[in-house]
Amino acid sequence: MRRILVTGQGGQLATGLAESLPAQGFEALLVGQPDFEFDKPATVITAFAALKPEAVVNCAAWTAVDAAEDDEAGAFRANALGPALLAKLCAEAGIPLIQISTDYVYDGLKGAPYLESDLTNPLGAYGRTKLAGEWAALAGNPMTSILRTAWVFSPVGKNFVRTMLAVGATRPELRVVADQHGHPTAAPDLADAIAAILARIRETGWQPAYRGVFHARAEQSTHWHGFAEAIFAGAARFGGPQPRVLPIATHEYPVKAVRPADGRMDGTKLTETFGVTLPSWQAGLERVLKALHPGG
Ligand SMILES: NC(=O)C1=CN([C@@H]2O[C@H](COP(=O)(O)OP(=O)(O)OC[C@H]3O[C@@H](n4cnc5c(N)ncnc54)[C@H](OP(=O)(O)O)[C@@H]3O)[C@@H](O)[C@H]2O)C=CC1
Ligand SMILES: Cc1cn([C@H]2C[C@H](O)[C@@H](COP(=O)(O)OP(=O)(O)O[C@H]3O[C@@H](C)C(=O)[C@@H](O)[C@H]3O)O2)c(=O)[nH]c1=O
Repeated sequence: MRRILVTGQGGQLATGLAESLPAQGFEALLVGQPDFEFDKPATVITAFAALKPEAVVNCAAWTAVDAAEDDEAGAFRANALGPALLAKLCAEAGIPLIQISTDYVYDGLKGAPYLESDLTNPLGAYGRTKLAGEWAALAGNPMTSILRTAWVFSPVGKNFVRTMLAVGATRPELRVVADQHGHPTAAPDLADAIAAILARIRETGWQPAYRGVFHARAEQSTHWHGFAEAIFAGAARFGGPQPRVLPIATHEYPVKAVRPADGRMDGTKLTETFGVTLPSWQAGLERVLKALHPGG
């Protein structure tokens, strides 16, 4: 197993995999829009046939959480019908599919870290369509691993770290919700973990235990306000902006989609099955801030 198809080229996670996969001896075959577009299934079928992958990591997704509320059909095409087609192609080729999913499949009401066996109950269109994508990927291909991750940030793309640094540079004071808990996960760390999972599959061959849902998120958790404070504390060393960050309640920051209040996820199953544990979110933040300030 050498040739890994990575969808969502240019996105946060695919960009990480472009570095992490070669480090484990894999060839990363990156595909992105418009050559590879879930809304145009023929492009997916053509790319798959041309590249002849030996495993697939599906990083392509509709990730605009609020916009999904206005176009759930569009989000469903990307987040559910896309994985369904990929799973069918993988099953026909007899190869593994790693489908990336989200903490937003949970309602956040458990009050303790979720286990993979806990019930899902998405609160919004994004979470609903991602959950449908999990089911489609599992139903369509016996060799499917679902990796639920959370609060992904990286040196590229749209994410909370880059938003905070940009907004913090223009405003003396920010208001950030302090009652939503989760695991900020650095895309480069998640990419390293996925490459290690694929290396394990290469080493052992596909095992029945690899099929199913796994939590793949950074160690430790925080709330968005805690994350924002850590971002500005870390950025201070690079001469970054230093706004005041006020903690607020969710209702004080009105947005279209409802987010889970507590999306913490237990990571034991991933560690026990694949021997993989992600670093803490604090270590991930350090890594991403350094990448944003090379030589700083
Ligand atoms: N970002 C986050 O905080 C989290 C993400 N996840 C999941 O992790 C995975 C990777 O996310 P991340 O790297 O952050 O995502 P990004 O938003 O950074 O990248 C998504 C990629 O998907 C592509 N894409 C969007 N719609 C389609 C489509 N219809 N057909 C083909 N490609 C499409 C985008 O292309 P283009 O740039 O052209 O639009 C982009 O390349 C996704 O499955 C996401 O749901 C899970 C938890 C948290
Ligand atoms: C920019 C900003 C956001 N917020 C709040 C809004 C929201 O409740 C929370 C997070 O905001 P964002 O919209 O950046 O994050 P959001 O798009 O909800 O992030 C999610 O993306 C999808 C793709 C996932 O899968 C999730 O795991 C999660 O990462 O912070 C503030 O309180 N103050 C601010 O200045």
